[in-house]
Amino acid sequence: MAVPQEHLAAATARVETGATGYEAILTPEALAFLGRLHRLAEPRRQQLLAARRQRQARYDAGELPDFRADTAAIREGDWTVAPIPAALQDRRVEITGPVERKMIINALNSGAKVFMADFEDSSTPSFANQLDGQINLRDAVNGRIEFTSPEGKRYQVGPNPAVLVVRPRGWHLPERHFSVDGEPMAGALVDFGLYVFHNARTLQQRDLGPYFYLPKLEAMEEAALWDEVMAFAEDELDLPNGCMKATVLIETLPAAFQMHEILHALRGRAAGLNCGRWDYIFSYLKTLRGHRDRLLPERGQVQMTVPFLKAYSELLIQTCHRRNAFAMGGMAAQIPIKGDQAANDAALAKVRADKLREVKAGHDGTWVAHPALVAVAQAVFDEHMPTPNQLDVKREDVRVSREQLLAPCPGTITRAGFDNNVEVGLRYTAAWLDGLGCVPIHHLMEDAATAEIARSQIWQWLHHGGVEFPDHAPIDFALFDHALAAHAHRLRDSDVPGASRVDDAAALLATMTHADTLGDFLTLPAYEQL
Ligand SMILES: CC(=O)SCCNC(=O)CCNC(=O)[C@H](O)C(C)(C)COP(=O)(O)OP(=O)(O)OC[C@H]1O[C@@H](n2cnc3c(N)ncnc32)[C@H](O)[C@@H]1OP(=O)(O)O
Ligand SMILES: O=CC(=O)O
Ligand SMILES: [Mg+2]
Repeated sequence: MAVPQEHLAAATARVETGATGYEAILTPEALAFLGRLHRLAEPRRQQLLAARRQRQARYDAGELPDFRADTAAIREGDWTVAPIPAALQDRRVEITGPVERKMIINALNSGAKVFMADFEDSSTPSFANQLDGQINLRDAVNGRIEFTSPEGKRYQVGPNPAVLVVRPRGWHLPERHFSVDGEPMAGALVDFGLYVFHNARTLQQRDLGPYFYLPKLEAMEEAALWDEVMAFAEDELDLPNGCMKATVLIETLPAAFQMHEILHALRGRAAGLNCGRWDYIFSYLKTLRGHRDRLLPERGQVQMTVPFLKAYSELLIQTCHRRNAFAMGGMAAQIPIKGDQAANDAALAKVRADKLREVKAGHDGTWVAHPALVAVAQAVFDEHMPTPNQLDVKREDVRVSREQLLAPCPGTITRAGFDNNVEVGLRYTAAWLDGLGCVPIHHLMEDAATAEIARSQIWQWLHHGGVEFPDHAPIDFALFDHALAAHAHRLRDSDVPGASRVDDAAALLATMTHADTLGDFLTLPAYEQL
C-alpha cells in the first residue's frame, strides 16, 4: 500500500451530526476504517480533481478531447480482465433505484438479474438517506429486510432475488458529515467504506461478493484510485484479492477516449463498462461548453441513434468484448403510464425499441428504471440473446474515430423544448432539495443526470448568444427569467414532490444559469442547501 499501516491506524472519521439511531453503522471500528480509507485516497483524489480542472481549462481554450499518446501500448496490447464471477455472468436485465427500503425489496423481487442500489444519480445524499440506505442494504445482505407500508402492506424478499451491485457517489462530491484530520471525506469513500465494512465478508461467504458500479470517472488514473482503494479494503477486511468487482459507467466524454485504459487499470476486478447515456450527454455539453460549433439541440432530439452516441456505444461494446468484459446498455427514460393505455403502450414501445437496438448492437444486458419494465427488456434480450451474454460478438467491424465521438448533433430548439428544460430543471432540483433524488415528470424518469442536461442546455443556449428558435425568435435571458418565474409561481403551491423547496430551487437555477461559467455539477451547490 502507498501509505504505511501504522500511519493509517491513527485516523478515525468524525461524524459531524447529532443524529442518533445509526450506531450500528457508525461503530468506532467502521469510523476508524473510513479514516484509513480517507488518508489512503484523499491526496490523490484532490490531485485527480485538479487534473479535471486543468483538462477542462484546455477544452475551454479550444482543445478537443483525443485518445492518449502515452497509453497507446495499453490500447494495442493483448490482455483481458480477470475471470468474472458466476453471479455476474448473466446481467441481461438490471433494475436500478435509490436505496429506499421498500424500493430495495421491490427491486430484489423484480425478476431482474441484478439490482443496482444507487447512492448516486437517483439519490439525494442527505445524511438520513445515505445512512438509512446503509441500514437497508445491510438488512438486505443479511436476508432480513422487511417493510410494512402505512397502509399495512407487507414487503419481504422472495426466492431468487436479484444480485446486488452498489453505486457509490462519484469522486467529486464531499460528505460534510464525516471528517478526518479536519477535512470533509469524499462521499464515494463513505458510501463504499460503510457498505464493505458491514457486508463484504457476508457477501463473500454467500458466493456473491462486494460488487460495484463506479460513476462519472474521467480518466484511467481515477479508475486506478478505485482499484487501490478496493485492494486496500480487501487487505483490511481479510478478503481475497480481486473479490471486489467493478463495472465502470462510461458517462463522461473524456472517459470515452480511455475505455481500454480504464478496464486495464481495474483489470484484476473489472466486470464491464456501461453506457451511462444521460451523464454522457451532460458531459458532452460540459466538456464542450466553450465550443459554439457543438451546441446540442433540445434533449428530446439527442437519442442514442444520433452519430456521436451511436459511435460511443459501439466503441464501448467493441472495447469490452475484446477484453472479455461485459458491455452494458443504459436507461431509457420512459416509465409506465397509469390510466392511459395508449400512452402506456407508446412508452413501452419506446423502451422495447431501445432494448432491441442495444441487444442487436452487442450489449450483454441493459438497465430498467421500474419493475414493470423488467419483463419488457427481458423478452427482447431473451429473444435476441439466447446465451447468458454475447462476449463472442467482437464487433471487429466497428471503426470509431475521434471525430465521430465528437460529431456535432444537428437539430432544433423549440419553445416547448426550452420550456421543458426550465420546468424539469426546477422541479427536479426542488425534489432533490426535499430529499427525493428521482421523480417522474411528464411520464419520464428524471434524475440528477437528466436534470444536469436540462440546466446545462439552457446555459449553453443563453451564453453562446445568437441561438434561435426555428422561427428565428431569439433565446435570451428575459425569456428564461420569465419561464422560471412562471413555473415557480405555478408549482410552489402545488402537490408536486419538493413543492416546498421550489423557491430555493428557482434561486439556485437562476444563479447557475446567469453565471459566466457553466458550473461543474448542479449537486455541488445544491448540497450546500440540504
Ligand atoms: C441516469 C441514471 O443514472 S438511471 C439510474 C438512476 N435512476 C433510477 O434508478 C430510476 C429509479 N426509478 C424510480 O425512482 C421510479 O421508478 C420513478 C421515480 C421513476 C417512478 O416512480 P413512481 O411514479 O413512484 O412509480 P410507480 O408509482 O409506478 O411505482 C409502482 C411500484 O413500483 C415500485 N418501483 C418503482 N420504481 C422502482 C424501482 N426502480 N425499483 C424498485 N421498485 C420500484 C414503487 O416503489 C411502487 O411500489 P408499490 O406498488 O409496492 O408501492
Ligand atoms: O448513470 C447513468 C446515466 O445515464 O447517467
Ligand atoms: Mg449517471
